[in-house]
Amino acid sequence: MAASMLSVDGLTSALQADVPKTAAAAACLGVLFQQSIRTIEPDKFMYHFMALGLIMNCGLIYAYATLGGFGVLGAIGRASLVSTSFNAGLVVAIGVYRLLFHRLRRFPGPFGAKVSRFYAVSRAAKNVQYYKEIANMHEQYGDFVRTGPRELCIVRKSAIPLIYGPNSECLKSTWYGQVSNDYKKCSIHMTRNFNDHRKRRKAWDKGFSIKALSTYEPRIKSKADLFMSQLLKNSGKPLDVTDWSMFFSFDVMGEVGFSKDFNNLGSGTEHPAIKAVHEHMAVLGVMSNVPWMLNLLGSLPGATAGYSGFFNWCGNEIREKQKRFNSENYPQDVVSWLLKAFEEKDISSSPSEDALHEDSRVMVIAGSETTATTLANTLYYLAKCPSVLSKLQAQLDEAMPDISSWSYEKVKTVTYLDDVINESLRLKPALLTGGYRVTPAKGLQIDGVYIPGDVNVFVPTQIIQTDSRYCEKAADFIPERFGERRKEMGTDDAPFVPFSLGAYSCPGKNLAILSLRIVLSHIAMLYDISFALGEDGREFDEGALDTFTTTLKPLKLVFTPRSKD
Ligand code: HEM
Repeated sequence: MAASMLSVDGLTSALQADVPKTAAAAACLGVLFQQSIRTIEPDKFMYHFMALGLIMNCGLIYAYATLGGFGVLGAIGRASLVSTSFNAGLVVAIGVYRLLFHRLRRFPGPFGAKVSRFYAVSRAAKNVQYYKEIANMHEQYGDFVRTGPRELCIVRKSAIPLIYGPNSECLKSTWYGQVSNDYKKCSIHMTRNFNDHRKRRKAWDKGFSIKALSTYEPRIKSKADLFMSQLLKNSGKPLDVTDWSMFFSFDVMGEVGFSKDFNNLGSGTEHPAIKAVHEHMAVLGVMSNVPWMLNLLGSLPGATAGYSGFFNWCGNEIREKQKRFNSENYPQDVVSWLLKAFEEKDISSSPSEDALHEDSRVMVIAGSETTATTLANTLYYLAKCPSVLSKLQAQLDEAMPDISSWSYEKVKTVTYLDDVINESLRLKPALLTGGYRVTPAKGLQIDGVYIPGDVNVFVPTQIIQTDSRYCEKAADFIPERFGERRKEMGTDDAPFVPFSLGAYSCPGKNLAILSLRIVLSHIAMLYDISFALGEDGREFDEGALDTFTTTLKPLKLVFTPRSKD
């Protein structure tokens, strides 16, 4: 019987079956297909599925036209019937499986989220404020929310070390597949290959070593000086600190990353290559909820045209550097450290030229967006809380009576500055939602709740850092909680992970802190800060967009030179 089905006669009669039989058989095949791909990670095989679909459709049209005896239009019609029925069977089977049989079926969450990742896209697309959507879901469904068919959002302090800590067995999740599934084409941030990541981190860590940072310090100081001269020129006038924070941190990143000048501060405008990146952040923020789709879109010709200026800029800089590379010289910027590993074929090298270019782009985006956001947020709080600014100014004045006595060594002694930065990072972390991980095959036990293996998990950074169960006066800006009130406010036991933890934590943390200390100490020593006329900071406070890194709304502040008498 089976043999006759596989014979030409069998195939011919199958092709000539009536419409209901054909549709039913195709739908059954869809169900079978769902069963057969159930245990793999389908995100990795989207190209294969699409190619297979195309080949099958062409094959069907050909078979219907030749063996089935249909005309061209009839053959196309029959092939469409088969593929529609197949897809219907597949979709229904996926839905039923995800709702009733999936290993996460017992976890609460919105119906749509259980069935499809596109639910997260639709919620993220509402206002590009997915962090608020997550907060709403957490309020409605509790601490363990099924935010995707295979994803859990967990708002428990004890989940942090298990998911992100140095001993965690969790790896980077499907979220990181949005550029490529081939680690040889990915940046360090997007590689999901544990060993590749571990090796590459060594080259990055050299670029952020204490010795390397000491070579960056005077160059960051000179950017801060340029910033101060612009503040002086514009003193008393409203300035958009969202823009100016970005100008500062992009210039720092050009300098420290490439030894190049973006000249945002000098010109008071955004470098065109960077502007294009910003214009596309919202799309990325929304679509990253379906990483495989971003991956597919990225490979369409023209789809990344908006980024081409930025890609070309980074690519040209790398090629220039490659031409001038001299292994005798001590690398002067982070990309030179990566290039050194690459040229010397070190084990820590980016695994291909593509990956090296991806790394250089990550350097600029990851390094500057985050620092800019933290700078603007801190300035917002200093304008909103004049008593904090006065206290900071008093402590800086005590350490350095005037700006000519400024030194980074002295700034480091003013720990209240760090408390102010930390409190900003607690209330408004630069990555509002944070990174996504996948559980090991054996699963995880969190506060007695078993999380099955191979499940995407995350602890939303802002929500956990402002959770009143763990944090006293959680919504208030109280820098002293990181200083003299640390014990009283239980800070050591409260979650605080703006740079994440463990193997995938931020390698640029010390550079970020260095830049923030330098620029904020200058601003606080030289200026009083207030909201501009008509500005109350509410839109800035409420309107931040979750674009993995944060996209801030404008904030108009006035910087008035201090009179110390
Ligand atoms: C206030 C500033 C910063 C904050 C809050 C911050 C935060 C973070 C966080 C939370 C991650 C983990 C992301 C994930 O799990 O997917 C991360 C990763 C990373 N950050 Fe930062 N970052 C900051 C500044 C910087 C700077 C200045 C650089 C340097 C250029 C940098 C480079 C990177 C890189 C390359 C990664 C990927 C690391 C890896 O996957 O191993 N960051 N950052």
